[in-house]
Amino acid sequence: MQVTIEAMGAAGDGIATAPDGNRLYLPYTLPGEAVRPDGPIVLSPSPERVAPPCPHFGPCGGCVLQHWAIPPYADWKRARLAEALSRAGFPDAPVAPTRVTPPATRRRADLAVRRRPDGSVVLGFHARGGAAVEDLSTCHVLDPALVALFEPLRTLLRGLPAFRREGSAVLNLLDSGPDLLLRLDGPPGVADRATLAAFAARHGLPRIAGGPLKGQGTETLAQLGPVSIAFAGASVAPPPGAFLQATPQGEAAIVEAVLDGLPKLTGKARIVELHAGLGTLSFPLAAKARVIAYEGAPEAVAALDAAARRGGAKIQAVRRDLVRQPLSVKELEGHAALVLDPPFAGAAEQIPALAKSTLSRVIYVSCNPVALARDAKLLHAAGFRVQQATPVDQFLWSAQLEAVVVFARGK
Ligand SMILES: C[S@@+](CC[C@H](N)C(=O)[O-])C[C@H]1O[C@@H](n2cnc3c(N)ncnc32)[C@H](O)[C@@H]1O
Repeated sequence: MQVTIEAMGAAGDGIATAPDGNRLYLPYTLPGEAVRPDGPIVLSPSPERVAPPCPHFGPCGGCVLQHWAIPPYADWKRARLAEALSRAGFPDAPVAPTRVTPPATRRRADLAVRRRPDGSVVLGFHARGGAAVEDLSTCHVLDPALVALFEPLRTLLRGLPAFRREGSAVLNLLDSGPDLLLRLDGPPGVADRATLAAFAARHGLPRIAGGPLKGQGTETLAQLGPVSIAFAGASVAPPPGAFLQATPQGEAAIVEAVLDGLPKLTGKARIVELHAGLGTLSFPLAAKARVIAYEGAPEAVAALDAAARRGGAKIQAVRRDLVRQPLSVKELEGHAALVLDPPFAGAAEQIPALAKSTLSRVIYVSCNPVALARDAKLLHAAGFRVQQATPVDQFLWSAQLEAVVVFARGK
């Protein structure tokens, strides 16, 4: 049987129609290619096909689209944002070209680690759709400073009693150096701590934290110096494993699109920000207006609050679970703009009050086009238009799509 790839699906697979009418989703194929679905085997390669740069492409689930040239790949991401907004009622939304992140810049990695029966260690990303872990020798998306830790981490874990069979190593590349959070299946003892302190000293890690493989909570296991990352010049001390925008370039593109989306602000203007995290957006926003920043994770709020106080930034950081207790219409009133950057699930609980309020500017930072389309539909019904939409490709060669969408209503 031979089929032709008609389009790319949301997970990055080529879509074709089988002779019996069934839809086929075929990985590692491209639009226009004639394909034998078993395999799949590409019979006529697309002119857009390129040689994947990474030897792990295929078995590693981290990337699914390394075989596609960047310009059509970036256009596909842009078209997906346009489609999501069209589904929400904005068929003519102005969608900017995709801001693509360069290779070797990702500063955050959640690596799976496994111990083989012979004691050696597998470290890498999960295989696509499976529990297996691809043992990585290199990675073309991660910052080289993190890739350089792969082999030392394997050696470390091999001799670490707290690591029995499985765990994860969360690496955040901060301004102060790599920050490591080990989630392991055994309790760390005195010997583990001494080993970790020596590792931190040898490889320039100011801090190593630990936590249970399943469940919350972390504890510092070795600390050799302060940890810090700067947002708009403000130095924040992130908790272990904290959320960071995936790349500095992605962060810069998001910040730029958010600031560009602000209305003209008067001297007394106030901005309300939801899902503020460590303050990636709060600090740049605070250079423009007074900011009230809501965030659910207590450690993030504490880090944001401490940095704002230290630097005298005009930010009031408030801990709040915005799913259980979304802001009321009354709380939303009186702000020149609302900026929200929800997790993958979107902001379904918050949108009704937002729609009912008199807010005239909503800047939505999204990491999930499906949730964005659902939330944007309610904003459309409430009289908002899309002033600008910017796709941001922070997860190079993946099917993920981030975006900043500026909604406005009134004059
Ligand atoms: C995509 S991150 C954005 C963080 C920040 N804006 C940034 O750019 O770094 C989403 C944030 O939403 C927070 N969050 C998740 N669920 C939440 C909830 N129910 N209530 C409040 N905040 C929540 C997370 O802790 C995280 O900081």
